[in-house]
Amino acid sequence: MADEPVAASAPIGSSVIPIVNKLQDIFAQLGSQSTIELPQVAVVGSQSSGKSSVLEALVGRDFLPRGNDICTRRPLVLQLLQTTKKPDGTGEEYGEFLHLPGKRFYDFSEIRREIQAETDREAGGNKGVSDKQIRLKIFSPSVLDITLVDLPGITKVPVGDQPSDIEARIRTMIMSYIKTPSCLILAVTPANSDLANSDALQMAGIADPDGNRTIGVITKLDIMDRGTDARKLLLGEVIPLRLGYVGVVNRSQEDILLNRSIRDAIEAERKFFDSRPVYSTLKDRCGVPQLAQKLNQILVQHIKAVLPGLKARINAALTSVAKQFQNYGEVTESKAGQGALLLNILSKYSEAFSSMVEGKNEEMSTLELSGGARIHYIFQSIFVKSLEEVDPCEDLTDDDIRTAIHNATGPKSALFVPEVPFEVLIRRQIARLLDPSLQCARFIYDELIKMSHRCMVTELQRFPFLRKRMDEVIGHFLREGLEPSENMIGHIIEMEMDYINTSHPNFIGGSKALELAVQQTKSSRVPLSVSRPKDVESDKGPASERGVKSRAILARQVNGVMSDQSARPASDIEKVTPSGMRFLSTRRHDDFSGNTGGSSWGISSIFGGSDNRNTSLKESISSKTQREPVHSMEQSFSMIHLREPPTILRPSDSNSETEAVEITVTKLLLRSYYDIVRKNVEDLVPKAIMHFLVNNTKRELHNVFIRKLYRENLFEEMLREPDEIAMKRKRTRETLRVLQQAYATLEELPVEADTVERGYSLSEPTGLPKIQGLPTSSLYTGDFFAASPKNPRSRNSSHSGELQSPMHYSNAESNGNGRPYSTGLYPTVD
Ligand SMILES: Nc1nc2c(ncn2[C@@H]2O[C@H](COP(=O)(O)OP(=O)(O)OP(=O)(O)O)[C@@H](O)[C@H]2O)c(=O)[nH]1
Repeated sequence: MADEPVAASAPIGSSVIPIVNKLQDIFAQLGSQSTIELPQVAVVGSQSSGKSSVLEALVGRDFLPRGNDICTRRPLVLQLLQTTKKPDGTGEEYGEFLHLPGKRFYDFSEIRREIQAETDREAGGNKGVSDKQIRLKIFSPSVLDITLVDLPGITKVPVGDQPSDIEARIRTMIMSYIKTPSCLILAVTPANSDLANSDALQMAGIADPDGNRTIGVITKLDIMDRGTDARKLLLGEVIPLRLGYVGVVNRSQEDILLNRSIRDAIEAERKFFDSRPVYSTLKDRCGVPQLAQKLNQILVQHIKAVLPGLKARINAALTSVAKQFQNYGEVTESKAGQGALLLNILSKYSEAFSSMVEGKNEEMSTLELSGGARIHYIFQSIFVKSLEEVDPCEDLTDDDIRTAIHNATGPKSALFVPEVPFEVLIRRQIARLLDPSLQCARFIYDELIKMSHRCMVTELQRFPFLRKRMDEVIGHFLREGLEPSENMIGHIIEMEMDYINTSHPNFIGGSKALELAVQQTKSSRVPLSVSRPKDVESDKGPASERGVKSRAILARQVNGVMSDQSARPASDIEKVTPSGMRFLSTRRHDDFSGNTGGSSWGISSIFGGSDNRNTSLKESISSKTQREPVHSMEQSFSMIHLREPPTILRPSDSNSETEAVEITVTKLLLRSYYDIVRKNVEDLVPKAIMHFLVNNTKRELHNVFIRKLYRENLFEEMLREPDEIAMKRKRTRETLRVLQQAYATLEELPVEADTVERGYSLSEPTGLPKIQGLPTSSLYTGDFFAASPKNPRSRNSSHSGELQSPMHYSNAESNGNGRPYSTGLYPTVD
């Protein structure tokens, strides 16, 4: 590089660089790509007012096309990007254009030539203006990451290829940049022109009416008319400006021609102000270094504004990393330490498991059911609900019941006793409850296994061997717990099947069932009498007779009083159940009936004498056969052949009312009793599962763990960490350390920033003279860009015209006599 180092001049933001660097480090430590977005700085003003010169002086590099006949004709967006220094403290400095990607310009005068050439390429060689940006990046170890924009100057009279509306076009272009609320405006006005006619101030007034982000820059103080000075301008007495003015002396055209360096120019500027007594009391607002300082203060304010958010982010990261680190724990070498650690893990695991089952888990989900709630769901919404939906007669047709009744009576004729078929059928239905009950236990077992996997997932990450062993132990233990639950469920169902308690208070009972059945049968048979008149006719007499008779006997049964004692000894004929329900004996009581074909007592007799009829018929046939012997074969008729009984026999079709009632009674009894059993099962199965499986696990898990795993010879193996965990612990420890460091740095930053604001020390390494005399930080206590006319703090605090907005600086507009100015006011300049 031909030029002197950047640091030798007055690079913008140089004093802020250390703070920003620290912040960038913090961002990097947080693993975040984002950086602090500093406000953009744009220079606006009339043509040849000295904008490029101001920008160059601020950057400390000689690279912009300047001169009376060389104009900025395209916006130049200049991105300063900090590069890392080499170990010797130096670093490459180069420029790169967006339109020439990959081409590095190490010679800054070449950069200037490329800007000119690129301007000509787009805007033509004859004064043409274009709003198409030229984007240039300057990489240097000594710059702040900030974007500066050099804008074309405002012109009034079109020249060369400029269109007639050139002024309007340029104004629109400028406005598009400076209206952005985060853009700092350097409103450049030459001292040798009338400030009231300043295009820069007029446009800035429109873009920033509150004056929170506009700094007035008065150039060319060296070429003012003899006898005049810029005191009043700088003091804001001509046009007040909230952030005030800075007067500068840039290189003249002659200096440019003589290739005067920026360092020399800064020195010359200092001498200029030193030699002018009129500016001796205004040192804080004279010179490029003061302008840089003013900008630094604004940047510091911006940085201060982002600090709380950054702190909060670091804090959050710290908390989570600290927790992570805690989970990795410390490495324990001693047996005693390992024992204590293992014991602690086993106890915590057992507690966590219990908490999960009981629903006391801290990390309880609000999105789905978990832990014990899932167990409850399985019991109530799956198991109980499924049982409730089962109809015990669902897969039992009337034929099935009739067959069962026939089978129950054996070779004898069917007496009406639905008790036996009822018992057979109800047992069948009860047996059906076994499978869902066992399935329910399985489901709960699966749930417990799932819960065990979810316990202490993060804590046990570092001990995969222990985790595996624990999973094995709990898996085995749960399987062991499943067995007694399943046995118990088996017993519950067996108990229910073994003893059909017809005395259960909730059981409908035979008499009630019979009564209901008769009613139902009667009402359902009415249409049949129309459709099957023949059947009805054949059954008519006995059926109605039976009906009456059955009702009569039923009434007698219900009342428990026998109206026909003489015909039927109560003790033998009736079996009185403990519930008071009477069932009629299925046995014939020949002793009392007097003869086998006569009156046979039993429920069948209630329903009429078909059996009796059949019996007497059969008997009369047989007696007749005995009384009348066969005289000869000739006399006999040809032999009557019986048809072969088919392999599968079904009860012959019958539509007798007896059977209909029998079937209905059976169904009623089935439903009623099934309900009782179902309720028992719904109640007892979950109890069995909870007792043998769930609660037993809660109670015993810890003991089982200790028994199986707490063995000194196993400590080493179980607490062995995979290498990966050791590495992660190391990394987490490092991250934690870095974050703690970052947090501490952040704590100190505001103090450091205050130092920068006061203009002390940090500018020293740049080789610039110490900037003294700026008031203290008490003036910069608000939020960045927060000042507005609505902000009482910014309005009311007007000591010496200096406002307490962060963008209101010590040398903000004041009349020098402590007289406050009205704030943010711009004259309307036509
Ligand atoms: N004597 C003196 N000359 C200056 C000062 N500032 C700028 N100049 C000269 O004024 C001329 C214009 O300066 P530039 O920096 O190109 O002005 P500009 O506003 O960027 O011009 P445009 O881009 O054309 O609008 C140059 O010849 C500078 O040397 C100053 O403070 N004192």
